[in-house]
Amino acid sequence: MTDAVRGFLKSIPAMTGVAPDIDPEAFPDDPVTAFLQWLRAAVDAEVPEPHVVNLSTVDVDGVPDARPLVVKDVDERGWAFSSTKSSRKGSQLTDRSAAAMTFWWPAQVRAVRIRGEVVEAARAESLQDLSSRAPQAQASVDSADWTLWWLQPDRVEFWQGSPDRHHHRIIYTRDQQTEHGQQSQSAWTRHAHRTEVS
Ligand SMILES: Cc1cc2nc3c(=O)[nH]c(=O)nc-3n(C[C@H](O)[C@H](O)[C@H](O)COP(=O)(O)O)c2cc1C
Repeated sequence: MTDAVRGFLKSIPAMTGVAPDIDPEAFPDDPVTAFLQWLRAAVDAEVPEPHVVNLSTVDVDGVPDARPLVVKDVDERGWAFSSTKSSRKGSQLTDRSAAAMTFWWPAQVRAVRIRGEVVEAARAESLQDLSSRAPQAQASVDSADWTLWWLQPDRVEFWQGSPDRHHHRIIYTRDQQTEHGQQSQSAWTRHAHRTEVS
């Protein structure tokens, strides 16, 4: 890298937003509720397109790939997104179901990071998603190819930047409980810490 490019990059401000005060102990017990609270706050703070996320996948050789897309639904099943199954992401997900999502909401110095396994939604749900697209967007795809997927989270991290650079990290990890060999309702463990100066 040249000095000029390094200097140019250094001249561009980062983390310029206004970080809201947070109480990590007051976070809800599950990450979906926490996410929906932060999403609502992002919309209220006029963060542009806060439902656009970077989706990372892995190809058959273990090489990562990533692209932005729109999140279509969020509930106790996880985070839903849609595309064509014949796309690169579609074939990567067929080969390797592991994926990650990263949101970045600059106005509030907030990021959310999610990882887990991706499962395909029921056909009816994919078709319902397709029918919600603009007519032109519907016409451009083969309905049999259009697919809704759910990213089922194992780990969700809420990152809140702080002006003193001791940033907050609130991390939810899923407890896998098994009873008599069967997976029961899973619960979440939450822990919070502040980073060293970074
Ligand atoms: C703001 C934004 C939203 C997007 N939303 C979607 C989407 O919901 N679904 C989709 O398939 N591609 C969406 N794209 C295009 C993807 O970024 C990507 O180019 C495309 O899906 C092909 O990715 P792939 O080759 O990895 O499969 C969006 C792009 C941008 C910039």
